[in-house]
Amino acid sequence: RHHRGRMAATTKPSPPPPPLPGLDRLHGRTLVVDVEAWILRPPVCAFPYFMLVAIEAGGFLRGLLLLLLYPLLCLLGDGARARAMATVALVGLEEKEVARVGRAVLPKFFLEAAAAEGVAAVQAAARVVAVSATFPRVMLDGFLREYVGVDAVVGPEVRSVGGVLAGLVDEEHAAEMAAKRLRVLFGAELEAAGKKGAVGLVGAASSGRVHYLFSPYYCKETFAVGEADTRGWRPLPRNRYPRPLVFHDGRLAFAPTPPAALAMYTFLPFGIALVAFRSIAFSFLPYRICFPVGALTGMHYRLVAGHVPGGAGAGGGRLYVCNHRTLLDPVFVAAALGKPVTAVTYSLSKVSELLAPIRTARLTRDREKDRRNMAAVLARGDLVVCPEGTTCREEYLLRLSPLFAELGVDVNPVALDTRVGIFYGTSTKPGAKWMDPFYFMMNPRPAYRVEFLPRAAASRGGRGDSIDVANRVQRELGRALGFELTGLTRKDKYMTLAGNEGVVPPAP
Ligand SMILES: O=P(O)(O)OC[C@H](O)CO
Repeated sequence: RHHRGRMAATTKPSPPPPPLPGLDRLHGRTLVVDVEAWILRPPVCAFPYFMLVAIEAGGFLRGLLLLLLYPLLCLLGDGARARAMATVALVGLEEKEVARVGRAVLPKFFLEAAAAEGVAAVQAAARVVAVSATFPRVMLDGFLREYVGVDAVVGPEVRSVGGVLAGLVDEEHAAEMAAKRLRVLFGAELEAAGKKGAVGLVGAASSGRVHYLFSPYYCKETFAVGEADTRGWRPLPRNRYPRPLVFHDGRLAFAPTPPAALAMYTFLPFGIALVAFRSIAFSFLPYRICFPVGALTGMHYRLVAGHVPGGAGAGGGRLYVCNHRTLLDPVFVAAALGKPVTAVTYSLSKVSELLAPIRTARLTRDREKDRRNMAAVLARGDLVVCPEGTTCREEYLLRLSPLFAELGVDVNPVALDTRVGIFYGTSTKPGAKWMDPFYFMMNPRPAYRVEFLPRAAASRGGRGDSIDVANRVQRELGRALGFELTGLTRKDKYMTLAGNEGVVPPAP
């Protein structure tokens, strides 16, 4: 049986069309689903994803090459164009770096392009094999398996020689490789499911060349959607992501479609001049001047100063505890206070340490030693601590390490929020961290919002009480920012994005 999509566009605006087929029909079934027709909202433009891999795994020059070749690639048919883009974007890169980009960078962009209807179908089925004709498996695997929950991904395969990607394998060979992998994953179950009737979800446009997994041998029922059927499909809302997107990595904060990528490359030289100017202004001008100067260059800075504490802390400086958005957090807190502060840091690059316009004190991750160091700094002046222990880009708060609550002084929570349009100013790659503040300042209109919250009492002593204080401060920050609280830590972030625990070797 072959069902034609029954979601033809209607002239009435609502209600949204029901998913196809009825979800109850998919319960307990094996699904073979076409990624470009069902999971991503058609029409799918493949260029931004190849561009992201080219830039994030290869660098800006490789991205530029892909962009310059794009007009020529447009002369090719869809399939040949995708293969050519994959070749330009991937060949010569380390396989494990491309896989990291697939896990840490691309899921955000694929999720933003996902169709609520297609993802609901995937979630309803018992077992799902996702098939892509466009994106190499190495690019899709992280997104589909970890964020959508499919069991296996089948797509163009890239040959790897000594860990370096050497080119796409031909389709026949890729099909053999896929069959072998599916056998390892499912044994004979997939074929058995086929006999009972796996369900195939394909695109009507792909009817000319359908992957063998959609053949009647595997799929006894096939549903095909065309453009008219999917016209009313909705983007997947963030609160319905099958797994929340708390962490992601990569420099680009926008989807680099051809015009957007062209705009970015045109802006780059101006961006570099902007960074130089802003860095000099922030390093040498007094706080009360550098912000107006920053504003003239497009920086947006908002201070909600309702609870800025006056005077000095009892017997020393004040303790400011903020959530962590970028490395520049303590600088913006210092600017808001209009006086110097010391920031405790961990995994700060040597370059950032050297250029920091405020004093920094390294954490060693030896609890007792760090507590003593922080107390010593606090005795001399104001101290800024970001107890999440790592930056978070999205609207979530990580668990606060309670060490700050053991210093015996009241806590001044500071809620920070940032916005960037082109570049993210954070990274998990050790070699890239020194560039973080520069990328933040390279945005044409970067924004910081600093809000001082009411003071919280110090811990009365004991580990249990300091954990209570840390949790209370996290709740206050979450309430002020509208961010969701989590129990996630630096280790969780680094395990997700970089495959390590985020521990840095002690500096000499
Ligand atoms: O580089 P991150 O995001 O792990 O953040 C590290 C902090 O800035 C430590 O001070």
